[in-house]
Amino acid sequence: MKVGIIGATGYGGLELVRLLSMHPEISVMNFYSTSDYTEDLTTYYPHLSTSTSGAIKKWNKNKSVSENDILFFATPHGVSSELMGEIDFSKTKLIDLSGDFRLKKEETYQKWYKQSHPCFSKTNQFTYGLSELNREAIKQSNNIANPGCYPTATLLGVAPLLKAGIVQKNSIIVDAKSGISGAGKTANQTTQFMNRNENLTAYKITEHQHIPEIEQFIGTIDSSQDFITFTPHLVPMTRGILSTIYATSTREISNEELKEMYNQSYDDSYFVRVRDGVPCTKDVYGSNFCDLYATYDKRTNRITIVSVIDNLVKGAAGQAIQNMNLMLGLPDETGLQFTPIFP
Ligand SMILES: NC(=O)C1=CN([C@@H]2O[C@H](COP(=O)(O)OP(=O)(O)OC[C@H]3O[C@@H](n4cnc5c(N)ncnc54)[C@H](OP(=O)(O)O)[C@@H]3O)[C@@H](O)[C@H]2O)C=CC1
Ligand SMILES: CC(=O)N[C@@H](CCC(=O)OP(=O)(O)O)C(=O)O
Repeated sequence: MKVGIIGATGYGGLELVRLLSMHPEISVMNFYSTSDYTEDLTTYYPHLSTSTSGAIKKWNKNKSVSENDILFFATPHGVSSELMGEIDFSKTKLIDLSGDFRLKKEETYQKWYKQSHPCFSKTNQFTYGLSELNREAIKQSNNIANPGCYPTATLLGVAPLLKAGIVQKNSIIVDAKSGISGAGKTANQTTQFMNRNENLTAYKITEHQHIPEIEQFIGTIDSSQDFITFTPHLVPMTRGILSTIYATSTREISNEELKEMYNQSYDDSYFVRVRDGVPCTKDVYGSNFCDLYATYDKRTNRITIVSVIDNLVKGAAGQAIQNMNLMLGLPDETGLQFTPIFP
């Protein structure tokens, strides 16, 4: 297969290149940029020099579509939809890492992304690429809206409870922490070393663009749920997301029953590991795993779930490749069987 990566010079794009260079079904990778990169990708990113090579090409819609079997857009929201423009979506396999095609209502997109959308009507051709929870639809789809990193960790964490119908209406609270690579490669005051080192910050409280994305998918499992409370935090580490989720239960439940519920939900899911103890971000660092732990507190009648992923792998490039595998009829784990890096 020949794959094109638009935005190959960014963090998500580079992770796609790293992982795809080890994928057994990929013979050619084409790298595209919208800016002034013209040399071989490895000139700018020598860590890739033994895995791949190839000059960075200017994105050119017709040519770039014709020279690839699949296109990955690792570009910011607003840019993905702009570049896709007039592509014939039904004939082109596309996987978009941005938030442009995840939300089903245009007014919701405009409200949370604070911008208009050049081709919102195309959104209905896209399938939400949460691999474990939307597998059959992804297999049938040509166009995938890859989920955000926080939604991936959060939705995999709460889905078994919602499926079992034991979450009290609107009781979900999500307290999530991310490494700085989640903000992309462009340096700014927020991401600079002095502001991040020895520092922990909550941000976009009540305003984060992943709130409607999480609520939208929760609504497809349990339509009685209208909203969640979600607060993201920046942690001084490079990769990783840890999402701690609280939900009030509709009944008393033992931890054994909870564990069984999670095991059954993810029985066929290679990348979701239901754990006996509390996971940490280094348990999944550099891998496509999502590790989950759930426990019930009789005193408060609440369930606490801890979910960890690597934001650049299961939260972005890894899940995008998992979705490519599903689209191609391959097992989920093809080319993605990495042991996490520890310590
Ligand atoms: N980082 C993460 O953990 C996650 C990221 N995502 C999403 O994946 C996409 C890529 O993110 P990420 O790789 O982190 O971002 P980066 O900022 O690191 O890279 C984005 C790339 O897009 C290209 N680009 C084209 N137009 C623009 C523009 N106007 N402004 C900035 N970059 C532009 C750039 O390449 P060039 O200049 O060569 O064209 C750049 O290298 C985003 O939509 C992001 O929201 C999703 C989940 C997790
Ligand atoms: C740490 C950090 O800044 N993270 C990003 C989310 C990255 C991601 O998943 O992006 P999209 O859903 O926008 O594609 C943020 O909070 O906006």
